[in-house]
Amino acid sequence: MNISASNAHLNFEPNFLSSSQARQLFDTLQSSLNWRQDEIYVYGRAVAIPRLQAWYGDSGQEYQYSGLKMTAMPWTKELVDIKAKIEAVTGCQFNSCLANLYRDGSDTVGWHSDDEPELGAQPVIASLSLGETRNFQLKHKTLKEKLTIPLNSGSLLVMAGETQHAWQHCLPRTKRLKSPRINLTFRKIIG
Ligand SMILES: O=C(O)CCC(=O)C(=O)O
Ligand SMILES: [Fe+2]
Repeated sequence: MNISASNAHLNFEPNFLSSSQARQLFDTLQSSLNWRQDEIYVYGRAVAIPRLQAWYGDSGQEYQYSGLKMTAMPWTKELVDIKAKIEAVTGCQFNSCLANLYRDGSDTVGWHSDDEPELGAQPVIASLSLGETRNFQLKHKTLKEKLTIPLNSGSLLVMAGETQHAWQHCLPRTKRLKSPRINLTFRKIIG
């Protein structure tokens, strides 16, 4: 299903995985990925980011994030399998995956665009959600458009075209939620 918005290409498949497939993949990834608590430097002080992360990809892939350099860990079998499935429906090839673990509703990601130069001008980002449903918010950088997409377990959101150029997105804090959510964002690093 396409979601219409100015200067964006958004496609959302709420039932990309069945709920039992999604639950099984959640359990496997939660226990098997190499989750780490990263820190960023804010005014020279180390601050723990409000989620756990793990970075996987083809060998040698490096990724910069708020001054943090991450080297990709080698693909696991589960990640290779789900990547192939996502590549089949999107017709795109991905060489890396940033995994996020939101331990409960207090974990978040703030407003940003995935517009690092190494992703190219019009990156395709495929985002798979597992576990607790969290609201994904998008806001246009210059128009007054806003969108909220509830990302349920097993859903796939693909952002392409101008989306990262024209929009920012975030995952707001929802304190009352006590269950974890895993998000996999498949990306293609160029060059
Ligand atoms: O968890 C999400 O749905 C979004 C994650 C995200 O925006 C990112 O990792 O760049
Ligand atoms: Fe993002």
